[in-house]
Amino acid sequence: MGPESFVGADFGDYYKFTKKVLVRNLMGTQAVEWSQGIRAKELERFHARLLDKARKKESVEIGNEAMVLTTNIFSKLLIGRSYSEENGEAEKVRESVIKTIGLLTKIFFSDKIGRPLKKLGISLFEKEIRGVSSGFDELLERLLLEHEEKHSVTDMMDVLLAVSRDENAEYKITRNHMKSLITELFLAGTDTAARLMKWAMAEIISKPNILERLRQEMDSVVGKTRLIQETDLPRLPYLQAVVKETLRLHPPGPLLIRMFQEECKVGGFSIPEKTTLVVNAYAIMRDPSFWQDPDEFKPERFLASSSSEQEEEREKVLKFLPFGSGRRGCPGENIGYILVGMLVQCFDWIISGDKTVSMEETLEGFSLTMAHPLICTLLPRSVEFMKIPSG
Ligand code: HEM
Repeated sequence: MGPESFVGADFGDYYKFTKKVLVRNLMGTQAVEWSQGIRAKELERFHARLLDKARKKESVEIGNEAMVLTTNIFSKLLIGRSYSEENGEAEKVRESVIKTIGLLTKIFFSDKIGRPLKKLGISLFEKEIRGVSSGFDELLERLLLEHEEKHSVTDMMDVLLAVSRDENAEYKITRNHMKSLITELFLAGTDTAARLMKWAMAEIISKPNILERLRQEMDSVVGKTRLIQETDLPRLPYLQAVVKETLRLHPPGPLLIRMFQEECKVGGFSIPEKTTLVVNAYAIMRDPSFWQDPDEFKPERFLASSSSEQEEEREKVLKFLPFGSGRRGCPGENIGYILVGMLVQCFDWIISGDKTVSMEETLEGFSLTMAHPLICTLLPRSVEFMKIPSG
């Protein structure tokens, strides 16, 4: 099998099957305790890391720190490694993932001009694809070999190997499928959640009344002697509303992409088979005909809408689309609350430099990101938190 076959390849039905495997094993009810435990442990380690930086009065860039946390969580879940451990193996995966994101974006945007050139025997990114995928392939191959020698199932790679050996599995997954899924999950989970954390903190830091209300909710529900846990979330509606409002205004994935398998009619327009449709979720979530004061950060709008489940469902389908929708919708939508919650609960964030937070945004490929770094110093809020071990 050639490494060129797993970056940007078309796996057809494999996606439907792996999503099932994924939802069942990474986010399904059986796996909730396991994955919650990993997230809780990584959150503690991350808190200890920030505490150390606070003690040393080091300034931090929130986006970079957020990426360390999400990479650690996903490295542990997917390949059983932490960022800082094992000769920086997880960090190598992350670097390869970032290169892959850039490459996939290029491949998508060049599809239209690339196709005619291909007919003439010119492939725009073939060399680049081979370069990125062979380096990454080597690393993933090594990880797969190591996992094959294990006798216990402790991470997602173990689960995929078990499925690949299962004679009765609905779909036969290959080594390349496994590599592709691990890559996709790194792409899907780390960068998006880190971007969300950065945007949320930018909004919260620059709006003291929102920070105050969040703290009141957090202090009364969680208290000051332990870290926030995922089981606290149902009792933290304002935190949920703040995160949702952040996602409405700053969706990390502002464009949703669908390919029509067959010809069909949408809103009176006839769409030919094989058409690629790009839905501008960003514009929908700022559309004044759906949202009052669409450009303002008003978390309360999500408190009012929770009155009926039916209404919430309608809202999701029609106008709140940070996680897409339907069969290809995001299966990891709950991750943001706990991560933002911890940052708010544990530290005061002092902006460096000119003391103002710039909300200027820029598009990096398909991702919406803050145009400027968000650099702060941290002040721990409660001495009780100092007792949490660094593990
Ligand atoms: C705040 C964080 C996140 C945001 C904003 C986000 C956003 C999105 C969006 C917009 C899509 C495309 C959906 C569509 O086309 O309808 C997507 C797909 C996906 N996301 Fe997320 N995501 C986040 C976190 C995660 C996490 C933590 C995971 C992993 C556990 C994950 C796994 C996936 C996967 C596997 C897909 C592809 C689903 C498919 O094609 O069937 N995402 N995400």
